[in-house]
Amino acid sequence: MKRLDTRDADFETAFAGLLSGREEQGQEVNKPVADILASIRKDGDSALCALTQRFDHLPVTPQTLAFGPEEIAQARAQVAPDLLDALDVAARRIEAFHKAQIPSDMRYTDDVGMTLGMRWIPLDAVGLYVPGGKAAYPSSVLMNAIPAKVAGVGRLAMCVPTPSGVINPLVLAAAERAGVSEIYRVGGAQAVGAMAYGTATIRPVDRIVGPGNAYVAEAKRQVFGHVGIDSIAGPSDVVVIADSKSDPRVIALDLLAQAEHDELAQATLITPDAGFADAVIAAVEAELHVLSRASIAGASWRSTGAVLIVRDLNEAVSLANHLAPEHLELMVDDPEALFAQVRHAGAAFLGRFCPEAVGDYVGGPNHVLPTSRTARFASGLSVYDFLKRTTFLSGGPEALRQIGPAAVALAHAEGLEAHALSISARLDALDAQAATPANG
Ligand SMILES: NC(=O)c1ccc[n+]([C@@H]2O[C@H](COP(=O)([O-])OP(=O)(O)OC[C@H]3O[C@@H](n4cnc5c(N)ncnc54)[C@H](O)[C@@H]3O)[C@@H](O)[C@H]2O)c1
Ligand SMILES: N[C@H](CO)Cc1c[nH]c[nH+]1
Ligand SMILES: [Zn+2]
Repeated sequence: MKRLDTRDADFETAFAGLLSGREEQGQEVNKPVADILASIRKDGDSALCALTQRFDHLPVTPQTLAFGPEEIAQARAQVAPDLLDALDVAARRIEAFHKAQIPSDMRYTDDVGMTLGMRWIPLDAVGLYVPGGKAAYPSSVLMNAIPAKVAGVGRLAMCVPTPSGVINPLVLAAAERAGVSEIYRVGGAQAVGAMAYGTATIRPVDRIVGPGNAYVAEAKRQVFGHVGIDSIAGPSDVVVIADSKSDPRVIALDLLAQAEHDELAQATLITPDAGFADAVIAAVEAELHVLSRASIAGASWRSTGAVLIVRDLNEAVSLANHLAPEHLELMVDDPEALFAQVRHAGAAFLGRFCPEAVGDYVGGPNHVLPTSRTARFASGLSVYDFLKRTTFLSGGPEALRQIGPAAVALAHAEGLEAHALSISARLDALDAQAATPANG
């Protein structure tokens, strides 16, 4: 963990190190991921099964790659009713938020009489990656699948690793609740490769979405272009801006809530109060003695954790904007005022009683969010990830007469004769028609 004060002489250098550290994640996995993708492309199912055996210690054949309907029904039956109720609370809230996102088609007729517009069309088939290496994520099943369903996607194929064959039944229950059509017990870069290129068992999809570790994130980056992807949602990160009125233990737990995801997760506190900073650091250490996932959380906190002591809250937001976090908590008296200055964050959590963990499960907005500073240019998963736009133009002779000549001139300027002729031939025909006396 780095404890930095903006008043220190070497702060700029140390902060620049923090920023670059955040972007460099994944560099060393380029080559292994490229090799995995190449073998899936070449050998399909047999490579997928061999890699699943190697990385997830699961003997699997093409016949057992998919979960069957009985397995899914059995899994649901194993889940306690109160947990199914909780799943339903989450699903309904996620559904409501994403339904509210559905955009409207656009259509208008302009001054030359052309009708112009844009139609939103759902994708045919999407691949949903649900992480499963170090923890099971039923909540991520809902966050991936519900927006796709709401958007109207026809085929939802989901991949989830099942290390040594162990699957959390709630993951399958969540997939069933969300309307996932196919579920495969594979993970990592090989799952991304299978969904992108297709195998004999897994038909290719058009877009792959969902979070995952550095291998999954890199695989998505490498298959991009062949298929679409959402943002890169890799190891989680959080920036908490807190003043000294916050409870240090509560803030420590907010930091650890992200740190416990992954050794590569990044948790940062920014506060104007040095005494409060030290109280939070002490509280983190105390919690690390009792948390069940202390080894992961502790590794994350020690290697990438940071505590930044600033002059005031304005400076805090300015640093947070540089860090462009996946999650930004504003644990201060007037969070709205601070939020007005926020430029880069995947999701913001405003107020002392709105912790990030609520958003992970039951808030409604998506928890699949841009990590590793990609919130500078990317947004969280939404219905827009499952829709594409087709623009349309519809016009008659009058409109062509008015705007056609400009197009002909531009086509000539680009040296594209067929373009020019495709318009001028029509204009000539219109002129000829106009010159012909009308029959009868
Ligand atoms: N941003 C979000 O919305 C969000 C949500 C949930 C989880 N997460 C993040 O997702 C990640 C989940 O990671 P995870 O590891 O638990 O699950 P995961 O499913 O992403 O990764 C597990 C897979 O990684 C592959 N793998 C592991 N070691 C490998 C190696 N040495 N070489 C090649 N492949 C290897 C294996 O194929 C394995 O199946 C965490 O970083 C967590 O922070 C993010
Ligand atoms: N915080 C994660 C996104 O970075 C999502 C998650 C799922 N379960 C718990 N948390
Ligand atoms: Zn979380």
